[in-house]
Amino acid sequence: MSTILEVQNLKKYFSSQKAVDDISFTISQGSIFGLLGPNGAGKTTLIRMITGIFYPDAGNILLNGKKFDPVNDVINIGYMPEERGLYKKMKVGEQAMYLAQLKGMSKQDAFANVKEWFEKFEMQSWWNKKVEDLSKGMGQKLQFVTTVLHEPKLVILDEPFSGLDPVNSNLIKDEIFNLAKKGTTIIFSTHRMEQVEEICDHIVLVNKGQKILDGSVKEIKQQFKQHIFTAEVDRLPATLQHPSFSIVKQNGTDLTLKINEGYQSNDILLHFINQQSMIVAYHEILPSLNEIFIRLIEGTPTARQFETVTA
Ligand SMILES: Nc1ncnc2c1ncn2[C@@H]1O[C@H](COP(=O)(O)OP(=O)(O)OP(=O)(O)O)[C@@H](O)[C@H]1O
Repeated sequence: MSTILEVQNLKKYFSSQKAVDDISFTISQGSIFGLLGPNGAGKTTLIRMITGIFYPDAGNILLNGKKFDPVNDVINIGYMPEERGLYKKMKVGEQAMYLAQLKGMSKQDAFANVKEWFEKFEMQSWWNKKVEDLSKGMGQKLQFVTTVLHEPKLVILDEPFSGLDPVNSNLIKDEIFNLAKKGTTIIFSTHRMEQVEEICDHIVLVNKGQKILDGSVKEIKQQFKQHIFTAEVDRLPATLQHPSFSIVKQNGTDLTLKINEGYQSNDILLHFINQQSMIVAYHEILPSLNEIFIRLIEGTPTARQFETVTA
């Protein structure tokens, strides 16, 4: 896969606050890339540099291998900020038409695309409503549509699901997958780790302005796995003592086991089989991104904030 965006040693300081402190990463074309981190980590500042709103203090941004040009390249980018970026007094239809044309579409193409998206999202009846009369979730849907209307190659979504109910979250999620399938690259920024697990191919985790993880969700989970398995058996073996494992938790015939050093998962299975215990289910438990994040920053106030969220 070719690289669409390359961020090299980016820095942005606000007086002594190191909002982004020497961050580098690359994003493949057509991928769904997760930019993750707690509140204040530096995600918005990074995005503002990628969208040309802030100039970096140091470092480079390459779009399709060329130095990012904030004036001309902005047409290739669709940015949905976390805060509402719409004109409150304008009518919904007018607003969508205006923004599509501002991003270089002809009136005719803009109308065709607005119509298609409004039908897809069941928004036709909103055309003459004022933006200020929309609910938070309706505004969020409109904002998503106006971000993707002009068919940008790179779509940047900052907390796109905030304020959406499960049905509308799924609607947007499906469209994110559809856009990626058609070759659009998506940057998805959030502090909600669980949302990323099912959506993103690749993630970068930032904390206090620095990158602390970079890789595919699968690779990262493998890297941090703790060799924990769950086993469900029809009958417990005569002895649960075996050098290959330790019991982490037991609830009747449902067991959580940790493989001991020097052993493999099959050694546990063999013990159960030798003891005439029928195995009903057996699978590995991989850590969630939230757990990995907490492990990486253990003991800090940020870790405690995330422990509360997961509790
Ligand atoms: N314009 C600014 N002036 C001064 N400090 C700023 C400015 N913008 C951001 N910061 C600081 O830079 C740090 C990173 O902020 P940023 O908004 O990038 O975080 P974030 O990861 O997007 O957080 P959140 O999830 O809360 O939106 C914070 O400490 C913030 O206070």
